[in-house]
Amino acid sequence: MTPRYLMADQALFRDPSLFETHHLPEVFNYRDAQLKDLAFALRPTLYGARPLNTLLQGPPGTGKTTAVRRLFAEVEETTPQVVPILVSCLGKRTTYAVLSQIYLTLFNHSPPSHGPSSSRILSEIGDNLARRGAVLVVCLDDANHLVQKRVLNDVLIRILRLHEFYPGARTGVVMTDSSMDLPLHHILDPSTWSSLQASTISFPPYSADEVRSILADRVRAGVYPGVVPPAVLDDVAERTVGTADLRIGMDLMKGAVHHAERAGQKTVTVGDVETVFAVVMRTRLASTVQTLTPTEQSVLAVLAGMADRREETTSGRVYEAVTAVEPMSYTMFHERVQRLEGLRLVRTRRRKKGQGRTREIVVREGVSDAVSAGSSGESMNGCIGVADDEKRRYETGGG
Ligand SMILES: Nc1ncnc2c1ncn2[C@@H]1O[C@H](COP(=O)(O)OP(=O)(O)OP(=O)(O)O)[C@@H](O)[C@H]1O
Repeated sequence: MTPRYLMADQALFRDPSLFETHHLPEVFNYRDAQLKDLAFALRPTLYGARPLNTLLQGPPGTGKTTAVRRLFAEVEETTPQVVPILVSCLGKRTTYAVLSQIYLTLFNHSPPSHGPSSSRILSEIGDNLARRGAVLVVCLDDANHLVQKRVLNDVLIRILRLHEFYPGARTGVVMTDSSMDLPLHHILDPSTWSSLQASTISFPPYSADEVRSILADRVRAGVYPGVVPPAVLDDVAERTVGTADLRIGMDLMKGAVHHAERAGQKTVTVGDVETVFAVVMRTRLASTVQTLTPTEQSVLAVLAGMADRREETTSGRVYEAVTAVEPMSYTMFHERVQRLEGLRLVRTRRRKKGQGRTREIVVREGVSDAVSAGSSGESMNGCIGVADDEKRRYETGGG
C-alpha cells in the first residue's frame, strides 16, 4: 500500500535523515590528509599492536568525529580482533561514566545495577581483552569536557596502563578536542603524559567554498533537484561560515526545506532560511547551555547579568561577582571560563588597562537570552522548551 498520509507532504526531501548530525556522509571531502594521518595511527592495530595515541584538534563541526567514525567503521569491518569504541564525553563527567560506556559496548549490556566500582569495571574490561587477545581503541570524543576534576587524567591512565595488569590487553586512545587548546601537558600528570605521547592532527575550519560544496553535496543527496536554488545555497553557506559550525548549516538547510515543504512551496526561498535561522541558533545555544554543570551555569549567569547591565567584565571583576554567589578558587573559576570559551558561549580578549593588560570575558550574542530563558523556568530545560516551541511552530508552518 502506498502511504497516503505519512508521505503526503514529503514533496521536497528525498531523505531528511541525511541532514542529521549522526548521519555518516558518503562523501567526505577536504579531509584526505587528516584521514591518512589517522589511518597511519591506527594501522598498527591491524597487526595486533597498540595504535599510536592521537589528538584531533579543530573548531566544532570540522569533521573530527566523522573522520573517527569512518575509520572505526573500516577497522570494524576488516579487523575483528580490534575493538574501536567511541565515547562521547559531552554527557560524561566521571571516570565511572566513561568506563561504563566502554563496558556497555564491549559486553552489550550495562554494568550491573548494584554499581561496581570503576576498578571492578576496568578489571572486567581488562580480563575480556586479555582473554580475546583484542586491541581496544577508545575515542574520547570532545575530551575537553573531561578536564575538570582530573577526570581526563584518570581515564587516560586507566586505559593506557591496562596492559600492565592484564598482559595481552592492548589499548590506545584517540581524543578529539574542539576547545583548540586542551592544555594536556598542564592537566596530565607527568607519568600519564609520558604514557600518552599523542601526536596531533589538525582540522582547520572549512573555507567558504568548501562549506558551500559540502552543503551542495548534502542537498544533492537529500533533496529533489531544483528545490534549493543557488541563491538559497549561497545564503545558507554564508550564514554557516559566519557561525563557523557546519552543523548549524546542516540544521539550517534541513529546517528551511521543512519550512518550505510545510508551506506547500515547490522551492525553498531566502525567506525560509531567514525565518529558520534564529530558531536554529537559539536551539543550538539552548542545548549547549543545557550541557553545563550547575557551577558553570552560575558563572555564565553572573557573566550574562554583568553584560546586560553593561558592567566591566574583566576576569578579576567577574571572579569577585561569581564568588559572591558561589565561592570557588581562582583556578576553578578559570577552568569554568575556559570551558565556556571552548563551547563558544563566551570569548576572552586581552585589552589594555592603565599601565598593564587585562583579560576581558565577553558573552557571545544570544547567550544572555538563552541563560535568562533557562533561569525563568525551573531549570535550564525551560530554555530548551522555548526553543522547541519555536521550532515546532516553524516545523508546522507557523513561521
Ligand atoms: N568534509 C565533510 N563533508 C561532509 N560533511 C561533513 C564534513 N565535515 C563535517 N561534516 C558534517 O558536519 C557535521 C559535524 O561534523 P563532525 O561532528 O564530524 O564535527 P566535529 O569536528 O567532530 O565537531 P565537534 O568538535 O563539535 O564535535 C556532521 O553532520 C558531518 O556530517
